[in-house]
Amino acid sequence: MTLTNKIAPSILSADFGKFAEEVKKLEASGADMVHIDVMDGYFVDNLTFGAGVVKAMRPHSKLFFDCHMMVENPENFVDDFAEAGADGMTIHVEATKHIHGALQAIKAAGMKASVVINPGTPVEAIKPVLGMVDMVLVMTVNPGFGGQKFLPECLEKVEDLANIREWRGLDFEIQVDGGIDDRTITLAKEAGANVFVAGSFVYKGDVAENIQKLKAKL
Ligand SMILES: O=C(CO)[C@@H](O)[C@H](O)COP(=O)(O)O
Repeated sequence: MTLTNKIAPSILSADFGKFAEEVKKLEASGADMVHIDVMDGYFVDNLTFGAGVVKAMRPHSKLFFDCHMMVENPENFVDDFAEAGADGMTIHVEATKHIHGALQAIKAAGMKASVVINPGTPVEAIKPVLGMVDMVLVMTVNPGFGGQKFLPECLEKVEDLANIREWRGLDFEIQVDGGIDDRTITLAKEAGANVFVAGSFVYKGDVAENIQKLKAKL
């Protein structure tokens, strides 16, 4: 099985006053998807935006809108995000009592359904749903804020997931998020990840140049 490597810039580090321009710029700069960090101030200690902002960005880009839901009870937002034009929803196993049902609801709404684990959560917590997800996101920082230091200890989970995928003949993608730059991307790739979220590295300086610097490592 060959999975395509993808760079997913996180708009958490973009200018919140110019999202329309920012998503256009990402498309022109060679990004493979837009990573959209949705935070509710409860699941994480930060508050960003909801489906209304996704809807406002939608006409400005054809890129895959990859919504990382850092919210309690993400199942409550499935219809709103589908209607807003989200392409995928990634939900935290730590944020819902009903991970299987919530993933089913995302698929039923026509979106890609993915699951994410925090640095303190073991792979065991998501084993029962690995057969139904499009992607697994392994957080390489604790969620809530951009600009944090990469946690290399999370890479063992990336390796374990890649091995489980092979043994079980599954085809989910493996995404990493947090502290990804032109050095750590290589570590994550070697561990088995193929989708790389990067916020502060992409937005520090020239966006197109920084995306190309990451792509050059893949
Ligand atoms: O989900 C999150 C933070 O919770 C991330 O998507 C960050 O936005 C990534 O930012 P950097 O670590 O690349 O600055």
